[in-house]
Amino acid sequence: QKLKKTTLQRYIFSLNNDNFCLFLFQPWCCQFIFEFMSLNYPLMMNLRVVRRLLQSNICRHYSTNPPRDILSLHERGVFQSVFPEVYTSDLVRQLSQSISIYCGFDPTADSLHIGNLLAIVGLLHCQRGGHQPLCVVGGATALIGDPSGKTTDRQPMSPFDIENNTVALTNQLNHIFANHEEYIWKHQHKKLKPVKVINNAEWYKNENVLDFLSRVGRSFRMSDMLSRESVKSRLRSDEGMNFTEFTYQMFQSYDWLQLYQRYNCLVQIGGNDQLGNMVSGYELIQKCLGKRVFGLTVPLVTSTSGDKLGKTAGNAVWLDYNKTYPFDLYQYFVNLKDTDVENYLKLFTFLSDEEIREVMRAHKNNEHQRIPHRKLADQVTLLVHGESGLKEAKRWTEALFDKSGSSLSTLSAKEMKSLFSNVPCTKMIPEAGITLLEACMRCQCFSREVDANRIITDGGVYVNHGRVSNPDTVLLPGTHILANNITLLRIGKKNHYIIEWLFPS
Ligand SMILES: Nc1ncnc2c1ncn2[C@@H]1O[C@H](COP(=O)(O)OP(=O)(O)OP(=O)(O)O)[C@@H](O)[C@H]1O
Ligand SMILES: N[C@@H](Cc1ccc(O)cc1)C(=O)O
Repeated sequence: QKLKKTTLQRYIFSLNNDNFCLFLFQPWCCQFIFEFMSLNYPLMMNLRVVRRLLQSNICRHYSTNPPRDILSLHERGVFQSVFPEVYTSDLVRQLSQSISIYCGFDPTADSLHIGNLLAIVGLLHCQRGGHQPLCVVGGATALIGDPSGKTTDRQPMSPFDIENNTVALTNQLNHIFANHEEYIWKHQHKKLKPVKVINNAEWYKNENVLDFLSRVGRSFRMSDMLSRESVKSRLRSDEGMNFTEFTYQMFQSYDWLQLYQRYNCLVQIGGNDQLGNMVSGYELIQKCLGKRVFGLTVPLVTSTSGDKLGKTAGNAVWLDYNKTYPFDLYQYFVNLKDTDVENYLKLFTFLSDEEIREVMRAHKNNEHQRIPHRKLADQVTLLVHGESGLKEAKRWTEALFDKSGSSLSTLSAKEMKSLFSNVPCTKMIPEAGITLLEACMRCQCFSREVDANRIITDGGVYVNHGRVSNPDTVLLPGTHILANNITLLRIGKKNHYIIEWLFPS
């Protein structure tokens, strides 16, 4: 009744078992309905109809016609809190149009890690919802050092390192957004708003310190700054806090002010540890422009021991190819505890709730196949390293676990050495008639020949995953020496050795 009749198409659907009629509206009307739904208005549908609608064509149509209600991702656990919470309905209203949303990353290392990835996924959800994603790489703020979550002063970084790290992070962020668009979003015809990666040094490089303090510093009250948890906890500690880090919140706040003025950026996303900095930014923008902005936090990803996954804790799983190979990233997720996998699927992938329920059901019937774990590993590896990275991760996985050993020869010698990067590698000139026993002794798999003889005979030695129990077996190209000129020896369950055969070229 609230909609103009002229906007209705001529179809009327009556749904089974419900005393409701559902009209197929023009796309903009669908948007209208969804806005109502996100505001929790009952509108003219009961929940069963809404649920059906969500699975129907209308919803599919709507999902390609953003803006979408990204706050519903709270139920999935992607967003943990909204600041200021009392104005959530204002935020809902703002999100019904396309707005700019940002997240910042300080280049304090030459790579992002999977803790950061959750904030990036949050931003990608916003992009999918039709909003403009902005990534700030903190070329300036890395010089100051964010005290949030740190118990001691940060080591100052050289401008040279920050510059290099800024380039690396910028490339990584662009790649992840490109991978998402190409490999994950691909089927949904709508073009996404391209991400903008901005270095915050841009607005500080010509700034004069006296001018900055006189213009911006006055808007910060000492009592507010001292009330931030990042400051309070440090002031309580023996170590205390240096003045430079104390001012960090001022710089992050000023970034937001700049982004507000340049891009009308109304929302900042960050890990839960960023809430204090977001509150400072909110207050600065209120004071300077009289406008209301919003902070959205993602939960902190922790290790099994409960520490925040990241650089500081030294337990980072990196997104850079050379720091954590796609294979290792893939394996990290494949080996996740059963109790974590459903939650991680919700946090790190864009699979629908129904798809997640489906893989979890499949897992119940067939636990050792690790179906949800592999689905999760696939999706994250695809996002971070694209299709080629995922293919490589799967090839390496097969090479490692395929008992026939044939997959090992699909790897190049370089890949083989990377896969077994902590494994001793011995280079050998091939000699006609060299036996398994001799090869084992040259690789120093055993210190005494009698032990080697006994363990091989007892079946404890494997060549390219296959058991060989005769010490006098002659190692032959094609059979024991792979096409990549490598032989993989395994003693017992875990001890690997690589032989790289140096054939004359
Ligand atoms: N484990 C994590 N879980 C969720 N978000 C995280 C995690 N680690 C970092 N983030 C978020 O990623 C964004 C960028 O963080 P940043 O680049 O400073 O990484 P960091 O690992 O927190 O660094 P550091 O360990 O040096 O403090 C922030 O919003 C931060 O809250
Ligand atoms: N302070 C954030 C990074 C950041 C940098 C600049 C910003 O404007 C926003 C966020 C962190 O250390 O995690």
